[in-house]
Amino acid sequence: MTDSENGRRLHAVDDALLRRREAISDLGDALRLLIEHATATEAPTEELRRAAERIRQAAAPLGERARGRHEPPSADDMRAGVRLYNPVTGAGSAFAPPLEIHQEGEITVGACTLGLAFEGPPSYAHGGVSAMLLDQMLGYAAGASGNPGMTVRLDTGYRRPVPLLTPLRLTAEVVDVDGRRVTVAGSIATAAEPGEILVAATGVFVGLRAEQARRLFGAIAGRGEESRAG
Ligand SMILES: CCCCCCCCCCCC(=O)SCCNC(=O)CCNC(=O)[C@H](O)C(C)(C)COP(=O)(O)OP(=O)(O)OC[C@H]1O[C@@H](n2cnc3c(N)ncnc32)[C@H](O)[C@@H]1OP(=O)(O)O
Repeated sequence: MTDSENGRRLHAVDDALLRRREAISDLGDALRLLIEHATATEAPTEELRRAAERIRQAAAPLGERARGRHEPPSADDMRAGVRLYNPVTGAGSAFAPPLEIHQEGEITVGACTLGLAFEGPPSYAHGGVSAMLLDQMLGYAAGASGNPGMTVRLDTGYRRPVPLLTPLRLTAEVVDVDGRRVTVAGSIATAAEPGEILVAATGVFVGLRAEQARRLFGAIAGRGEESRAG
């Protein structure tokens, strides 16, 4: 194969991967819409039965070619941190808000709006959902600082309830690195009042030793994700 033929082939692979990722995000959007409507609906009972039947029919072909537990999604890129089905940030995940995270200098910043599907106390977020968002934020901050690890402790203080259907702002920052152990602090506030902390968390993350990474992730280690968690 000539260089230009090889180049065209690589481009075609990239295009196919890009199209697959777009399709996965599109399906994720549709599923999240479905979940939100299914949670909020007061449609007639017969409409619920018809919808359930149509949804089962739509799901069947997706299940025909499914991956197993140790097989990463073909559209993911573990090395680049592309995890399309991450339950917090994944564009393809039916129940990810999804939380969007980026780095601003030393600070990790996240944004999302929680729909009715995340309700705990009426009109507010479930406490476990807040902890899940913060675990992801703190884990991301640890990784972004060059110290990826797994959560060994997550202390969560709930100061005020987190409102649903309200843009949220989350932050996280590494406060201590001690060998394999990284301590990260973070919080949830509304985007409108970022100074008023609703939930605050401190997490401890531990970097894996090589043999631990092999033991836990050995089945996918060949795909280059030995030391990352999440
Ligand atoms: C851009 C990137 C995007 C990347 C974005 C990624 C985001 C991911 C966010 C989600 C992350 C997750 O949910 S991870 C999933 C939830 N977590 C887990 O399932 C972890 C389960 N735990 C384990 O498997 C294990 O604890 C290990 C393998 C992590 C560590 O085992 P170990 O190596 O035997 O640990 P051990 O020697 O006891 O402890 C190591 C050190 O940590 C300390 N340590 C241990 N436990 C604790 C604790 N609860 N609180 C404080 N400190 C502790 C010990 O004192 C010790 O310190 P010293 O004596 O050395 O000083």
